[in-house]
Parts: sequence; C-alpha cells; structure tokens
Amino acid sequence: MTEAELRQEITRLARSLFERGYSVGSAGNISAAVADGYLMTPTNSSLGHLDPESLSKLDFEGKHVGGLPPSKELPLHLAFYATRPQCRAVVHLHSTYATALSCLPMDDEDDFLEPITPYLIMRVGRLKYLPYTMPGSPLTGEMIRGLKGRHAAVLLGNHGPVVSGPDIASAVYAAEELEESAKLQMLLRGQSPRHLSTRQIAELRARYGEP
Ligand SMILES: O=C(O)[C@@H](O)C(=O)COP(=O)(O)O
Ligand SMILES: [Zn+2]
Repeated sequence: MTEAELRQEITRLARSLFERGYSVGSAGNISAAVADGYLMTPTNSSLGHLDPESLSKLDFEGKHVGGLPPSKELPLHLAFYATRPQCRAVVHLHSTYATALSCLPMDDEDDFLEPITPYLIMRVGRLKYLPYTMPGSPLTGEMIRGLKGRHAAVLLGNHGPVVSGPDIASAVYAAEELEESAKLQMLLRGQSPRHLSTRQIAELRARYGEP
C-alpha cells in the first residue's frame, strides 16, 4: 500500500469505528507504519472526521515532520513499534465495554478477558492490564516497553484498550473483537459462563499462532 493509500485507509477505518460508536468525540487515536516513519491521528481530532492530508507524520524517532501535531499518546504507540517487530499499526479506543471492564477488579492481570470464544484467542490474544496513568504520560509507554513485546493488546486501567497489529485493518478488527469480547464478559457477569478449556486454547494457538 502506498502512503497515499494508507492515509485513505486510516481515514476510512477511523470513520467506520466512529460511526459504529467505538469512539465518540475526539477520543481515541490510531497510527500506522510507513516506509520512512509513522502516520498518526492528530491530537484532539475526531476519528469520524479525519483529513487524510492532515494526518501527523513522524520519523522513526517520533519527531513530528509533517501534518498536524500528533496524538498525545505517541509514546505509547512508539512503545509497541519498538517492542513488536511485527507491529505496523496501533489503535487506541475508549470503547464502552472494554473501558467499563478497565474500571473493575481483575482476576488475572496478564490475561484480563475470560477465554469464552475462539476469535478472542485468535485476534487479540492475552490482554494485559496496565494500572492507570495520566493520558499522554510517558509512563504508559515505559510500561508497554517493559512488556518486551509479549502482548499485542493492553487495557489501560480506568481509560481504555490499545491494540496493535501487522496492518491497519487487522489492528482495527482486533480492537472490535476486543470490544465485543468485553461486552460478552459484561453480559455474562455473575453467570459462571463455560470457558474454553486449556486444551482448546492451546489448539487455537497451535493453529493460528498468538497475535
Ligand atoms: O484519553 C486521552 O486523553 C487520549 O488517550 C485520547 O484518547 C485522545 O487523545 P489525543 O489522541 O491526543 O486526542
Ligand atoms: Zn484515551
């Protein structure tokens, strides 16, 4: 995909997320790798109304080299690119159910979502919970670097999900799957749902790998 095509694709997928309620107002941000750096949604922009030409452009060190000023979450996005060689796109949302879960106590902070359906295992993998930090804090990036690339997705405490992927469409689809899984988990709260077994999960990981 050329950079011009990727600019269009980010704009199209961001609008689609916005129109289906995965983000509201100017919440959330998206970035994707290009040949000479990264494209990123500008700070305070609505995912529903991006201008492909105004997307922020960063070099590989994160220096702003074009477009509007980037999202304040640049350090967090850079941390994924630095620690996961396969990562080519990052999506952060305040999607309702995942954000609701991020405010609740957890059983397993290394694998936050209950393994109830296969697509979660295949697309999102183990969701790592990270304690609350101020939005835009470099601490968030430091915590993600500390994971050393072990998780494709994290849940920022009292804030929302961040998902990485090998391309922009995969990252967006994984963010949607995470939100649906969070919704199911909320719907099933207190009902002791059947979980996929360790063997079923291992089978999925053997067949599809870990995101
Ligand atoms: O929650 C926040 O403030 C940020 O994480 C966010 O979602 C939007 O920030 P910008 O991308 O800087 O607009
Ligand atoms: Zn946010």
